[in-house]
Parts: sequence; C-alpha cells; structure tokens
Amino acid sequence: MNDVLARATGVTRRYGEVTAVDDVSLDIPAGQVLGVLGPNGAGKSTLINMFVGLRRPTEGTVRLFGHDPRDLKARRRIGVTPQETGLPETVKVGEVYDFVASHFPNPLPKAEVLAQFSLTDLAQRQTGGLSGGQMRRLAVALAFVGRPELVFLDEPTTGLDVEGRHTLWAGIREFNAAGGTVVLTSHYLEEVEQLAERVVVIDHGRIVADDSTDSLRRVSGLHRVTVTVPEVPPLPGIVTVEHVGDRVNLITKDADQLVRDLVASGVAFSGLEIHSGSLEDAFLALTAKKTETVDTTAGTEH
Ligand SMILES: Nc1ncnc2c1ncn2[C@@H]1O[C@H](COP(=O)(O)OP(=O)(O)OP(=O)(O)O)[C@@H](O)[C@H]1O
Repeated sequence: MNDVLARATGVTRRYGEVTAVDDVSLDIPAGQVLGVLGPNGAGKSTLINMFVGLRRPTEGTVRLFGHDPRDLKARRRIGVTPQETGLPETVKVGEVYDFVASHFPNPLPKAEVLAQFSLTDLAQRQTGGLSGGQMRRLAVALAFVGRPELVFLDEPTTGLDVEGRHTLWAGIREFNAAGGTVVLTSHYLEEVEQLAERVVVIDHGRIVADDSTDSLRRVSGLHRVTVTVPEVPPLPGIVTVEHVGDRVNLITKDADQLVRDLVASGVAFSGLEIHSGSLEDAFLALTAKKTETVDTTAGTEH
C-alpha cells in the first residue's frame, strides 16, 4: 500500500459566517495525481491552503508528511503554485528561479526547469513583461524547483492557450512518472480527465464524490432530458433535477425510458429536448444535489 503523504481529518474552516470547508477528511497517497473539482467558491483553494500551511483549520487536523503543515521540515518537501502569483515586476525570470532555488538544499538546475516549461528564451525577461500565460507557466515551474515529493497546483492552466496547457500537462506527467505526487484543482474537466487518476468533487465545502476518474467517466453515461413542466413527477429514473429558468433538466441513465414514463405519468410537459451525457453532466449531477435537496424541501412544505 502507498504511503499517505498528506492527510486531512475532519477539517472545517470558517471565515466569519462562511463555512468554506466543512468536515473534510482526505488522504493523499504517494504517487497519485489527484484532481480536485468544484464550482466557484466550493472551498478548493481553502482546502489546498490548509494542506500547504497557509491557513489553519478552524476544526480538525491536517498533517503533511506526518507534521504540522507549517513545519519547515514538511514544507521543504512540497511545491506549490497558488491561484494568484504576486512577483515584483522588475525581477527577471532567471532571478526568480535563483531566489526560489536558494531556499532549497538541492534544487533542480535552472536550465532544466526553464526548458521543461518552455521558459528558456524568457530567462532574461522581467516578469512584468510576461504575458498572462507565460507568467502562469513560470508560477507552475517554480513549484518544481525544490525537487518536491508532492506538488499542489491551484488552477495551474487557467489563462493558458492550448499549447501552453499541453506543455504544462507534459511537465506534470513527467513529474508523476518519476514518482511525484500531484494535487491539482481545475475548472477544466478535460484537464482532470487527462491527468488525474482520482477525482474529488467538492461542493459547498463538502466532498460529494471521491472516485477514480474512470468511474466518474462512467457516470457520464448520463443523459439530460430538458422539458417545461409545471411540476416534476417523482419518477424512478431521475438521478437529479436542475431548474434553469422555467426549464427543467432531468438527468437520467435512460432517456428513452424517462420519456415513456413522463408520458405515462400524464404530466403536461412541453419543449422536450434530449442531450447525451458528458463529463460535465456528471459533474453537474454531483454538484446539483444540494440545490435539489433545497428545492425538494421547499416544494414539500405544508
Ligand atoms: N480570506 C477569506 N475571507 C473570507 N471568505 C473567504 C476567504 N477565502 C475564501 N472565502 C470564502 O470561502 C468560500 C470558499 O472559497 P475558496 O476560494 O476556497 O473556493 P474555491 O473552490 O477555490 O473557488 P474558485 O473556484 O472560485 O477559486 C467562498 O465562499 C469564499 O468567498
């Protein structure tokens, strides 16, 4: 069995009234690429920030290599790319590398890091003169400088074009093939599908799915039946109900059967549309559950 490099146990983080992370327990085993998915504000960054020692849990414990994540012994063994990078504009790319490398006993050589992330030609460029995508590549490259065993990448490819994204994917894959462990958050399902073997879906601060990417893909065998209907009948084939304006999306595994059931139920529906499932539907089905619960409660109040 693989070693667990990082572990969250019953972790909650509140900011005033807001519960950003709500009773999350999560193990990160060695050698894994773990994708963390979730809608905006779901709590992904807060969770990552607790793992890397930038935030403390309000409740529960986080361990990094068996230590408190703020312990330098543990932090030396990780690499981090935060969602936003604030680098001084007049410092050159090569100098940024030098500064970061000086914090580690055995950093990767500059030429290797810059080449791996297609930054070699930009070594003399001031960071203020980098494009958004180049800046992002630099931010991700810096996570690898200290030869980390575990990297946390918070939306590593946001703002990158297709080529930039593929360059980064290759770098992440190479790191993993050499035994490195990766936790990445992303809004791109395709990215998680390409890179991660395991997916954790977070919604409203809670883990709503934790499964292999293959299983999540299988969930994408779902279909979406969209109708306008005064009230959704309680049919067994409906996995999830989403209300979009006056339209209703019914997520189901068997669209044909659901349409037959709708007709048989006698409900007056109109504007029938059927779409094949996608990973996006699977994700929506998982993250829509909370909304559905709220809707159901509201609808059954007497
Ligand atoms: N420093 C803070 N002070 C107050 N509230 C915060 C703070 N940081 C995060 N939050 C709130 O906590 C919740 C979770 O935020 P978080 O940034 O962790 O989500 P996320 O899943 O990373 O979102 P996104 O995908 O938009 O980056 C949100 O409601 C957010 O507004």
